Parts: sequence; C-alpha cells; structure tokens
Amino acid sequence: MREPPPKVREALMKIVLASGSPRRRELLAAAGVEFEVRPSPAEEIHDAGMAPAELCETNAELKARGVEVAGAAVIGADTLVFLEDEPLGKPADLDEARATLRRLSGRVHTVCTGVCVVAPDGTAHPFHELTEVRFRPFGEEVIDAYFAKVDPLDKAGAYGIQEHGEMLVESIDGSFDNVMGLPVARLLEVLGACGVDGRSLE
Ligand SMILES: Cc1cn([C@H]2C[C@H](O)[C@@H](COP(=O)(O)OP(=O)(O)OP(=O)(O)O)O2)c(=O)[nH]c1=O
Repeated sequence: MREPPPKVREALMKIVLASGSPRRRELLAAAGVEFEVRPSPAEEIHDAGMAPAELCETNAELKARGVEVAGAAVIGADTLVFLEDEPLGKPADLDEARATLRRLSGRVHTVCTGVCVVAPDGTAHPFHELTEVRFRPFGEEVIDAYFAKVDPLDKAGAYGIQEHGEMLVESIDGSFDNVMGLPVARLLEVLGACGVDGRSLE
C-alpha cells in the first residue's frame, strides 16, 4: 500500500493532554482539537529558588514526560499565581484560601502558565505565558459570598476566573485562557511547529 501523503500523516498524529484539569480539557476541546486525556502521575516541584517562568515550564515538562504514548505529542501544563514573585499554589484548606484572597484583594498579581509539548521524537517544546490580574478591593463578605459559589481548593491562587471571576477581578492584562490554565492560541502554534495540526482531525 502507498504511504499516506505527509498532510494526512500529520493529521493522524495523536495528541495526549497529560492533565486531570477539567478547565484544560474544556479549553483544548473548544479550540476544536481532538485529543485523549491521561492525567500525569508526575509530582510537581516547588522550588522557591527558581524563577516563576522556569518553575512553570519545568513542572509542565515533568507532567508531559510522566505520560508516555508511542507516536503521540503529549501536552503538560502548570499554572501558578505569583504575588511579587512569591508563588501561591493551591490552598491546603479554606482558611488558607481565605488568607490568599485577603492578600490578593486590591492588588495586581501575575498568573503564569507553563506548557510543554513533548513531540513523538522525545524533544520538549516548553513555553510560558504571563497574565496580570488586578483584583478589586474587597472584604470578608465578598470572600464569604465567593466561597458560597465556588470551590477554591483545586485552584492556584484560590480562585477561578471562569467561575464568578467578576466578583473578584477588576481587569486583566493578557490572555483569559492563560489564567484558566491553558494558553490555547500559543499552544496551537507550538503544536503546528511540531508538525501536529490537531484541528485537521475535525
Ligand atoms: C488562577 C486560576 C487557576 N485555575 C486552575 C487551573 C489549574 O487547574 C489549577 C492549577 O493547578 P495545576 O497544578 O496547574 O493543574 P491541576 O493540578 O489542576 O491539573 P494537572 O496537573 O493534572 O494538569 O488552577 C483556574 O481554574 N482558574 C483560575 O483563575
């Protein structure tokens, strides 16, 4: 049988999202990409000595390399919130979530999402995107009302911009998708550069 033309071979390349995050799944699906989900067993590192961007990219690569699927391009991602370069991860409990929101109130913080595509040949293609988020000044009543609507525990920075974000967020400078956990426009470019056009599977 004849080899399929290169374009068809590209289209057949599998894409695996190495993430258990429902937000990442939603964002990638909304971009029209066909992919399989395999949450990564990789442990994130929390090295306070590392610069934010380097930390996000390192974790994204660890997550992607934690899932191996022959012939597939594997995507890992890591979202961290930084307040003046101090990383704020997912809160351990509601008290910590409350303390985090108190600190973010009335201030600007940075959301960094690192992404890494590991191509079928094993090469890593990491990048990151930064979005600045300005929070409204708010008090305990707003935090109470917010927690009545949103579970902050599985989210970096104890909030989800996509879930009643308007209660907390005054403005953003950068991509909304990036705050939610996956900078999709840039990811599609990087997948394309790796020879994968996920959207051609539609
Ligand atoms: C700041 C912010 C974070 N988040 C979420 C995105 C990520 O899911 C989470 C950050 O945690 P991550 O460790 O980046 O991801 P995860 O553990 O949820 O999923 P996985 O490691 O399997 O990919 O916080 C929001 O949903 N909205 C927001 O506004």
